[in-house]
Amino acid sequence: MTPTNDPVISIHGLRKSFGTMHVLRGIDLEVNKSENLVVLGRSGTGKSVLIKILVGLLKPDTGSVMVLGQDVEQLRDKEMDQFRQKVGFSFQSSALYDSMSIRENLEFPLVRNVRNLSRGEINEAVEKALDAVGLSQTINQMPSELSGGQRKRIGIARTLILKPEIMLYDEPTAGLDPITCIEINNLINDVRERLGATSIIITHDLTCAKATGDRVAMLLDGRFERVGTFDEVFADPDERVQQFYNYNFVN
Ligand SMILES: Nc1ncnc2c1ncn2[C@@H]1O[C@H](COP(=O)(O)OP(=O)(O)OP(=O)(O)O)[C@@H](O)[C@H]1O
Repeated sequence: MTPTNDPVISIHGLRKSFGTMHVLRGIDLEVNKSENLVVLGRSGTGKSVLIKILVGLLKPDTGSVMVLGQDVEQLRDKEMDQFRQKVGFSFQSSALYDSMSIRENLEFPLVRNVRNLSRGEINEAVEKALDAVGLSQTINQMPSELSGGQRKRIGIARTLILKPEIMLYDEPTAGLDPITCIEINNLINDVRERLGATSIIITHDLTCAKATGDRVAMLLDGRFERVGTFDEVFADPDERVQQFYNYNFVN
């Protein structure tokens, strides 16, 4: 699926400080429908802060953040609940409930967010989401019985089950072996094909960035100073960009 020229996320002049620490210093960014945008940046540059602002967990100091045509800062309780169903957040830790089976983990967001579903509809949604991540056979297992890569995929399935229009991935390949990383990269691309979803992928992993990103945005000194295709961004001779490349990427 090819991204359209139809921005579903528009950020202008976004600034966020904590006391004297100026984390985001004027972010401008548009992400188009069905686009995979990778956000790169060193630790502590504000990638998670940006994602939290996008989903309304943090408020910007100044600037506008429009997501799916809505001003995130203006959303109130009920609107926020509906908004969060359309914007799926896949946490770095997978955030599965250890005391629940895989089936129960996947049912949880459905039962909480979608009213009046029959048992048959719930079962079908769970089976479809598990099939999408290639883990149908784990349905009756507990999270502790799965590998780190499988837990990540279940975490993604749990986000997918609500059929979000936007997927936010926080370091989806962190701590995984290279083969499992490739599987997760393929899954991120597959989610776009299946749902036509727009994705923001936060990562330090340049193999993941190259495999999934239509565009890459690099956070430097609180701004997206470099935005473009992977090759465009890393063709830049800027020392900070090259340093990021050299320490990360073996190709
Ligand atoms: N609620 C908060 N209160 C105070 N400071 C915060 C808060 N949230 C984030 N920060 C600070 O903002 C900066 C950016 O944090 P953030 O978590 O966004 O970094 P990051 O780019 O996601 O890093 P990493 O790659 O290590 O996850 C850090 O210095 C962090 O300590």
